[in-house]
Amino acid sequence: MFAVDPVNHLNDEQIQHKINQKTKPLGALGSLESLAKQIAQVQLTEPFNNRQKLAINQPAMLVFAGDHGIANHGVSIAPSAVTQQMVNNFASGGAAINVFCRQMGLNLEVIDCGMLTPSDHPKVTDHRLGAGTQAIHQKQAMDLLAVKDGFSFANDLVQRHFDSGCNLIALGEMGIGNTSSAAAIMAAMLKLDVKECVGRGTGIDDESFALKRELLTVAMNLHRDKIHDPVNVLACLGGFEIVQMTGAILAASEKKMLVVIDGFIATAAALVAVALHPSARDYLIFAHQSDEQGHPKMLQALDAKPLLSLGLRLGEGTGAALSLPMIQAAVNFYNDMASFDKAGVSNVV
Ligand SMILES: Cc1cc2ncn([C@H]3O[C@H](COP(=O)(O)O)[C@@H](O)[C@H]3O)c2cc1C
Ligand SMILES: O=C(O)c1cccnc1
Repeated sequence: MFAVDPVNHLNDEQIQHKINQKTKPLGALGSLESLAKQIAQVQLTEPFNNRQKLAINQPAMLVFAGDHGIANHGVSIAPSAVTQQMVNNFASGGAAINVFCRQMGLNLEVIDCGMLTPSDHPKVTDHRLGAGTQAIHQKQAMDLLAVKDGFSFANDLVQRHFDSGCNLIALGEMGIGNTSSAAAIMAAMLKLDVKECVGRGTGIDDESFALKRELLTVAMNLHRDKIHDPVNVLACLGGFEIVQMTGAILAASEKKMLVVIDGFIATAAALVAVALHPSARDYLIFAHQSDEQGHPKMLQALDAKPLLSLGLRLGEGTGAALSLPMIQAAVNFYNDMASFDKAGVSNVV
């Protein structure tokens, strides 16, 4: 359903040259240099023009919410009701993600992808695929039609932001139990033992952690014969919010928008999206390394070096929001920093 083209590499040499000619020792802006190069590859679609500026326009934080059947079985510190309660908190502006979005100038949209009880808040977008998924250690989370519908919802959402001039989306999520789903997706996509993928999520104790490992082992065995392609991985193990995050990544990549990936759950969606369309990787910016146990391995599999490492383990898109000033800094130094030539500084390159 998506047609994702890789970025154009025709300008690579000129982009690198422009970065190298800035008044600094070669490579001295570290990860910001590779980020600027990536953004230039995405945005400079015409033959190279030294005066063409990079830009972040109308950046949007899309927070996808959904409930998980497995959350009823003792794998989180919180009950599923907290998903909707937090969504109401997002809608009235009181959560961490609201605070950071206000600070960073990000437009926040919250999407109900299928909470147990629908959000009745007028500000929440209704993209419901059901009333929570089935518990993945007992049944398939959803049918294949739900995955298809989820991709289509995500496509409409991204199209709307694109049409209003947005060229960067950041992905966040809310869904009690979704670190279980994300760990199972990671295990299926990377063909790892799920025990290497599972972490403590919201901060469960040893007993709940042992149970989480056990239930996820049951889930992997239950779906073993079906989870050989990314769409079936989503249907068997996914959450409704993870499906729509995957769709949003693909829809945005198709439109050559940048996509900022938050923590463990958003990265699980990225694993699936990149498996479906490898070129989508070109558009992804990995915001931070989460404290969730499996995250470094997931990032490694995507050859991703996250911008920040703050020990966050919250989700909601908080890490992605916090990375926005770094992304803007990469754009600004590319656009505005003087070259050796222009500044009259002896070229050290
Ligand atoms: C009050 C509260 C606010 C949150 N905001 C994000 N999450 C995070 O925790 C959940 C995943 O962890 P687990 O799999 O352990 O349930 C997701 O909803 C995630 O976004 C929260 C969790 C809680 C309790
Ligand atoms: O890394 C994340 O996104 C994360 C970790 C723990 C709980 N919720 C989200």
